[in-house]
Amino acid sequence: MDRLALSKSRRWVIKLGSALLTNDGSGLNQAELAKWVAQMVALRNQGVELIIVSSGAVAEGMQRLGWKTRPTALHELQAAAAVGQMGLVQAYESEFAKSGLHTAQILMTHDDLSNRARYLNARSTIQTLVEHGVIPVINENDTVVTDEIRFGDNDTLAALTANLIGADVLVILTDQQGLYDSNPRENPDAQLIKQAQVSRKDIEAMASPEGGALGRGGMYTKVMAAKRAARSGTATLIASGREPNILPKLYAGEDYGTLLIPDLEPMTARKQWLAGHLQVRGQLVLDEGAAKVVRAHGKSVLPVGVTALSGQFKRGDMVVCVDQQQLEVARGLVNYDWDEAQQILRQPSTKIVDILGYVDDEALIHRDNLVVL
Ligand SMILES: Nc1ncnc2c1ncn2[C@@H]1O[C@H](COP(=O)(O)OP(=O)(O)O)[C@@H](O)[C@H]1O
Ligand SMILES: N[C@@H](CCC(=O)OP(=O)(O)O)C(=O)O
Repeated sequence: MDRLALSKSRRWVIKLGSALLTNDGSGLNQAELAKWVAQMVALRNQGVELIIVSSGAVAEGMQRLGWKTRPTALHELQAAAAVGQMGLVQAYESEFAKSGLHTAQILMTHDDLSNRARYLNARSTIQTLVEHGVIPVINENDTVVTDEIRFGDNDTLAALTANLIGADVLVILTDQQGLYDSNPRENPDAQLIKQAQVSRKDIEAMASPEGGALGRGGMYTKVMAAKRAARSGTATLIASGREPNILPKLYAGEDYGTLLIPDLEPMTARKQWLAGHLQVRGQLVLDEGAAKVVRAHGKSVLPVGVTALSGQFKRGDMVVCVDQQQLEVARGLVNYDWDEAQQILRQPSTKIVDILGYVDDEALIHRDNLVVL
């Protein structure tokens, strides 16, 4: 990935931090937010699929509640987040509505993304929203988690989201031009790193965990997020949201911010990530036709091509697909529990709804969640 390739990328996760959205604490800056939304609409008009990860709930909640300093008690932080989240989603919804676009609120925790079934649920919801032209606006579910709010880690959530939906690019907009070789708040001579391979060891040491008054995690969590995003082949751009028209500039390949380049191509990275990620919980036996198209073209595994199964797997578990000779063809994340899968074996996908009373996906394993050997 180089800067010129950015204008060919299709799926972007854009993360906006508290420091930026709230001008270091003075409540949501709606006028600025309107500008980022306008930029995002411009990207969308060029065919980019957008997923927003937005912080700012605590800061906006503090403003609404008239609190001058960030509380230290967790329940107060959580209360502020709950109040502020209303303002946050209202702001995005009303700004995108000016361009005739809908937004959707998604509140997630890191746990949701390590739980296999919830991972698939989150993934298919976000995919469906994107297919319908809706812009998902994701934040942490601060009511039910405490670690994230304490350590302030929407950078990690953004990276997990990039992994989840296989984003080409993760843009982290913050209040600095990008990653400097030391914290520019402390060192006026700090130099901007324009581009680096994400695996470079020294970039972690450059990034300090000290953020601004409201941002949490500083640059360190951003660099770690870039490393995490790279596992699914996603490139990360860390750039200043204060730079006018920054998103279209980045899309055009202009030289702003820091580009952190993944070491692997997206497909290879994603497959490695899937393969190395999970324990195998069961087996699907494919008929000859299914084994052939899965092997040759990496097609989804449909129930009609599966003759038998074993293992008491659950939706979201990793299962192995073998051919009639018991040779492994592929492995992937299964969309149905084993007892449901048992009922739909050999059946056309159109019958799933009659047999199970609902349909989750027409495939037992979607090709995006499949690693062919
Ligand atoms: N090497 C570095 N380069 C740039 N910024 C750094 C660096 N190390 C620490 N920082 C700090 O990280 C801050 C951005 O992180 P943070 O305040 O958490 O923002 P956000 O709310 O956008 O996540 C910057 O304002 C800066 O003070
Ligand atoms: N989820 C919370 C806190 C997240 C947070 O502070 O993250 P960040 O600004 O990205 O460092 C919020 O919306 O205020």
